[in-house]
Amino acid sequence: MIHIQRISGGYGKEPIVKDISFHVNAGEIFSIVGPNGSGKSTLLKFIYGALEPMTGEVNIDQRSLSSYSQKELARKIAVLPQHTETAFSFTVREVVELGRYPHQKGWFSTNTKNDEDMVQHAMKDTGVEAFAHLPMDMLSGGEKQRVLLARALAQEADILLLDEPTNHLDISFQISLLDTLKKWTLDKKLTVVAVLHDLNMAAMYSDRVLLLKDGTEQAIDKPAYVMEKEKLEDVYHTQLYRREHPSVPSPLISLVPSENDHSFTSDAIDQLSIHENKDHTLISSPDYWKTLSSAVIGAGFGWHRLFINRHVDKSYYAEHPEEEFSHYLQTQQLDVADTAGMMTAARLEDGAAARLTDAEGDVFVYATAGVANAVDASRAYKKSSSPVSVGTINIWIFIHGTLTEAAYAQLMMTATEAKVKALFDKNIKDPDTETTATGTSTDSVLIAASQQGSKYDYGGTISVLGKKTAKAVYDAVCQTLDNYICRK
Ligand SMILES: Nc1ncnc2c1ncn2[C@@H]1O[C@H](COP(=O)(O)OP(=O)(O)OP(=O)(O)O)[C@@H](O)[C@H]1O
Repeated sequence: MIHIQRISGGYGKEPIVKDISFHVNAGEIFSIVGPNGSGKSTLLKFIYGALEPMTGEVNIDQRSLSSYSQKELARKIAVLPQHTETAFSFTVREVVELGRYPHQKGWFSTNTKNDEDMVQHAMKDTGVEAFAHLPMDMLSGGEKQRVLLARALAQEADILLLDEPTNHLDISFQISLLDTLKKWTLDKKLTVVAVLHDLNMAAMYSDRVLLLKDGTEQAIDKPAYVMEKEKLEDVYHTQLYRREHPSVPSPLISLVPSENDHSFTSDAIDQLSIHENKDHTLISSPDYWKTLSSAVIGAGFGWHRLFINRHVDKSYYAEHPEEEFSHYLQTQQLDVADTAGMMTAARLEDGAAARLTDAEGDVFVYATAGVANAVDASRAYKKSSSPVSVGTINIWIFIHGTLTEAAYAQLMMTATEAKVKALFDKNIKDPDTETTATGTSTDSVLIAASQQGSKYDYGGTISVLGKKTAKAVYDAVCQTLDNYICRK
């Protein structure tokens, strides 16, 4: 266990690292992050004894660092410094074997079977086995970094101190290195302290993170607490965006360019153009909208500038509708990556639009409805799950404004509630249960925001934006239902 108590110090009279305290438990990965020159490497040097602090103390396993002999310390701590001079005439295997010296009795003793095994393991885990026989100067920067890491691993120390270990590594080796470290901390109770520049890697792999600025502690906690947008923006003086990782419980930090070349002005909705033909209605925009949708193409969150409501026959069937739809888009010379696409068997000429605009906001809604397959959600459990044809209510909502993710989620509810009320008022029934329908089983909704202009934190039914959206959805769905009913 590492225990750092009120460490201050640096290279001259002025301390670089100021009054830092923390402990790292066995089996923990502890990361140090912070801007260039914030003192990360300096702090690491105090832990492996390359620098003497002015004040404060470093304890390793309840013993002061200064009480360890050099060889004792080398068996306890392995270090991967930021810049390492290697003897370039050495082969890869020879460099990795150097890691075994702390375990040998004298400089001229030969490697034991255990030494050989550890060297082999370390080379395998870092993927350098294939060039074991090559001299170091024949390797690329990333390959050299992996050899030096293998040397640190071969040292079989309880504590690994790593200064930017993923430097020079391509993404697959970054992941495999950090996966290996994670595994080793769990299996062998290895303690890892790593200086990392990549905040996302630090967030994904660390148990705790220390955030440094000008040698002082800004935060020290679990990544979810340290990686707060405002905190990081203040430390790094740059605009960031934080969201949650899509598949692991970890924050994800994205950079935001300082020059945003979005072309939208207050007339974002006026810039939309609508083209109809017998197969589809296409709403296109010169710029990208941030979307949240249940569309066939572009579901979830995305950025799109082409919005297509495609008419298909009632008997439409495709084993892989997304693939088939993508192919359709290609035949129409539409870029799949730019497109959010829904399908419907409803008649496009029944489609209706509504727009509500004033000083408080600008919302445009377009909807189509076919309700032959209408469903009462409260009774749906009684129905068979056999696939139904694509009679559907599709709702496209465009909002000029900057929405939070919470607002997107709330607007989904608001839009759904408005749709349900339209079905109620138009007396649309579930044909099986003969009770009021709440939708069809294949309805889709898309919310597109320009992410420019006024900021909307909320989208609930009585929020500024929710009121407009609810009314526009209600009006457009009522109108398209009227068109559908009149034609029948
Ligand atoms: N050997 C040295 N002698 C004098 N000053 C030094 C020395 N090494 C580093 N410094 C200074 O100490 C400060 C902190 O450096 P350190 O290397 O600890 O920062 P860091 O956070 O690791 O930065 P980076 O992200 O750029 O690697 C810097 O201002 C640097 O110029």
